[in-house]
Amino acid sequence: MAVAELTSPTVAYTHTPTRLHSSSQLSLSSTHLSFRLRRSFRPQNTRITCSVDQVQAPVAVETKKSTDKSDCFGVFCQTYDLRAEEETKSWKKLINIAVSGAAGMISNHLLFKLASGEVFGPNQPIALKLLGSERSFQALEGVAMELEDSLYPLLREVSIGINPYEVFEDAEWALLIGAKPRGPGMERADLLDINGQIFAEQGKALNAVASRNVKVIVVGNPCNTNALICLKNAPNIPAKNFHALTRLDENRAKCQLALKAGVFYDKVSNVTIWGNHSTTQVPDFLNARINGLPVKEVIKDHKWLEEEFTEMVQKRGGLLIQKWGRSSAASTAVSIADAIKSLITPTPEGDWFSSGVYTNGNPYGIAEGLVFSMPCRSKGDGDYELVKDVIFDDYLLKKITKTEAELLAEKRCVAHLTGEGIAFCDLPEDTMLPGEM
Ligand SMILES: NC(=O)c1ccc[n+]([C@@H]2O[C@H](COP(=O)([O-])OP(=O)(O)OC[C@H]3O[C@@H](n4cnc5c(N)ncnc54)[C@H](O)[C@@H]3O)[C@@H](O)[C@H]2O)c1
Repeated sequence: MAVAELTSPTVAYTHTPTRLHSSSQLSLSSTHLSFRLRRSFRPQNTRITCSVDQVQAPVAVETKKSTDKSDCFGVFCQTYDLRAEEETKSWKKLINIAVSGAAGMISNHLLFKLASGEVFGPNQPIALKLLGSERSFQALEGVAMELEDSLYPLLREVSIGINPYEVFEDAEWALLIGAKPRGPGMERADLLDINGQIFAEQGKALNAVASRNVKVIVVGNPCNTNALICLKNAPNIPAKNFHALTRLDENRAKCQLALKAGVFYDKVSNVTIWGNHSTTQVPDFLNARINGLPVKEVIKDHKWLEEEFTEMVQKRGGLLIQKWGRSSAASTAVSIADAIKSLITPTPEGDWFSSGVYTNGNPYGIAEGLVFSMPCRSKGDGDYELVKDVIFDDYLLKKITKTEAELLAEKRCVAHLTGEGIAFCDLPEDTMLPGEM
């Protein structure tokens, strides 16, 4: 597709001959802050120099055309020198965050949370690297313009593109949201294949150009198997770094337990979602706690827990689509923010969070080689460990076995994308969240 060739309506451009590297974006001295705001899929780069007492208008010395589809956008191409305010002295080193499906509904909420400092903290400058599809490229420009207009101090760079090999360069976080929706009459197996190919390609791109310790959160559905495909195509990145988002399901489960118990939801802890982000998912009320007590001691209506609660959480996404006419976007963005915060802040003593992670070496006897939602704890360093002190009963084991069987079937169905031979699709039933097209 043709690259959009925009000229800034507000600034003139000074060509900077070399592509700026993220590590060179931010430099602090005792009295001055020097940083470069990048942005252009557009051909020109811009440099502005200013200080607290003096601001110079940018002067154009050169403009050139480019075919680069991932480059800095608008005001984010500008280079400033300005006197640092006291608080910026405490700023950390810039981090690169790649977001795919950046022109979609979920991203429309998430990007602004990221840019505001709500997720990574008020002292953490970020660069947003936005990946779209060919079809969504113009919308992506619109997203970048809105970010531009939001004047977020911590948002140092925005670049947009449609080539994951460019957009994922040096990414330290990759939030993989973009996926193809399920078309009318499309079999689930077809969706697994179509989206699986996207995640195979993105896994290869991460493997080639991302930070060796990039943390990847896969949101695009079917997210567990997409995450599996992605990690299998990125052998140079630790498999442990890949997550499938089940935090929304955990949040939904907490909400329902709080409602039933008549408590505020901050009193609900230790909620695990086991397995697949589908209607076979298992919200675990056996290990969950309310006010520090086992849920079954607080909610005596065990029939409700086994039947209504479980199904309500499993089908919450479908009900929301019926009401809202589209799938959850704002609460999904909140849950992505929660998932990130759970990895970069120490987990509160005794608690845990759910994430779809690689099963190899799991202590629960779940089949190896799957991406399966399990209880995790983090020291806040981006890594996690699986929680060992959980209990099982027959009800929970039976449910876990069902969701495990589904993920094993999905895995067989995408064997051609994971390097494990010829695919064979025998999916037990269609268990995508109802209404999730
Ligand atoms: N795991 C969860 O808890 C959860 C919750 C809700 C939605 N989802 C899933 O998240 C995904 C996105 O949802 P949405 O509401 O934002 O959808 P959306 O349709 O609004 O946005 C998706 C965007 O991705 C883009 N896209 C498609 N293929 C792409 C590719 N190869 N590379 C980059 N971008 C691409 C599309 O052009 C579109 O702009 C869906 O698969 C949805 O089912 C997951």
